[in-house]
Amino acid sequence: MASKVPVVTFNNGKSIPVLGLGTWKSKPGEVTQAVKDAIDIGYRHIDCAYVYGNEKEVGEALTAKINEGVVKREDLFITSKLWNTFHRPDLVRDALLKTLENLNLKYLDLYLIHWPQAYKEGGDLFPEDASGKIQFSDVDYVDTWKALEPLQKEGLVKSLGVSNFNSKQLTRLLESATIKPVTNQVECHPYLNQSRLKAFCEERDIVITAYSPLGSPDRPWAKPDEPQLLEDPKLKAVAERLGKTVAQILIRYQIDSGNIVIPKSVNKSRIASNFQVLDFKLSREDLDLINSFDCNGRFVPMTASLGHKDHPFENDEF
Ligand SMILES: NC(=O)C1=CN([C@@H]2O[C@H](COP(=O)(O)OP(=O)(O)OC[C@H]3O[C@@H](n4cnc5c(N)ncnc54)[C@H](OP(=O)(O)O)[C@@H]3O)[C@@H](O)[C@H]2O)C=CC1
Ligand SMILES: CC(=O)C(C)=O
Repeated sequence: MASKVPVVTFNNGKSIPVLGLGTWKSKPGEVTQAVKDAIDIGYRHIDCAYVYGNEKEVGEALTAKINEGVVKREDLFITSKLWNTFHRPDLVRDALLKTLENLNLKYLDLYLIHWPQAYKEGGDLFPEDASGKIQFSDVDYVDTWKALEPLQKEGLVKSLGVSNFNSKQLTRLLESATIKPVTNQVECHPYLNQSRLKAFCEERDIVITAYSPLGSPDRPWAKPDEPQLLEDPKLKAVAERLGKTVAQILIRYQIDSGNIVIPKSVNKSRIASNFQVLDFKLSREDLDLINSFDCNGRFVPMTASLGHKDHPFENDEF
């Protein structure tokens, strides 16, 4: 019998399992099995996005496990994200409907604006000009949010949130939102612990969801000489002392910091070992030690959007 994952309660009273499965880079041919394995192991929270190009295959796994009677829809927590080319208000509803169709679901538990910056609408997901530069759109994320709010009222999503928003962007959004975002999903791990953004969000009752919690070693732009979080000798020492893997320490670090965490794996034994984090806690001393490894080290800098007026990491401190 799988252990039950603790939940965090959002500012709207709904709850989310603190540990979920990431699906970025999970190939369509692998992700169905990975999600089925994860559900068998006890995961109930799956993090998806339209831009990952594998929602249909994630949906096949969800449908199979619901049809087998392993889980009910209401026991699952499914997140997806609105891509940058669909920010224009008239495109938002159809983008959500497409994601629901892909996942074979009637509603999402959580829908996020994936990035604050909008891209040119209507064509490629990464629309490039002749020189290979991404073509931007100036749609304001506040207008995108206003188009999302009625979709929650319609019952197509249970909660709304954002991803990759900095503190200034959240402030602007909160000034006109009638529905408050429940989470800000951002990169978070010991090299980028997001302490200031986290404090800012906490004050506003917005929970952080930590993406790339293992340092995203399979990110497409990784270079061999870049630091590898999973190989960090200081983290290895903590893991050895506590009789855990480095990945388990990194996942528990997020949970004990009060964050939601969504490690990705397509490997059954790693999906299982990443779930074996519910029977221990890190001490205050170990959390402080791991927090001291922060070096503003970002693995997902979104360089393709540099120069965009709404690039979240370019002009503002946090
Ligand atoms: N909102 C956003 O903009 C973003 C959201 N995300 C979300 O966050 C999720 C997680 O982040 P992601 O960038 O994928 O990276 P992670 O930090 O989760 O790392 C994933 C990598 O770690 C490997 N791995 C998994 N478990 C272990 C383990 N126990 N030991 C050793 N290696 C392991 C995986 O390989 P293998 O699969 O072979 O096990 C894969 O190569 C994404 O999949 C996505 O859902 C991520 C980036 C941006
Ligand atoms: C992985 C992801 O969500 C990106 C790069 O937007």
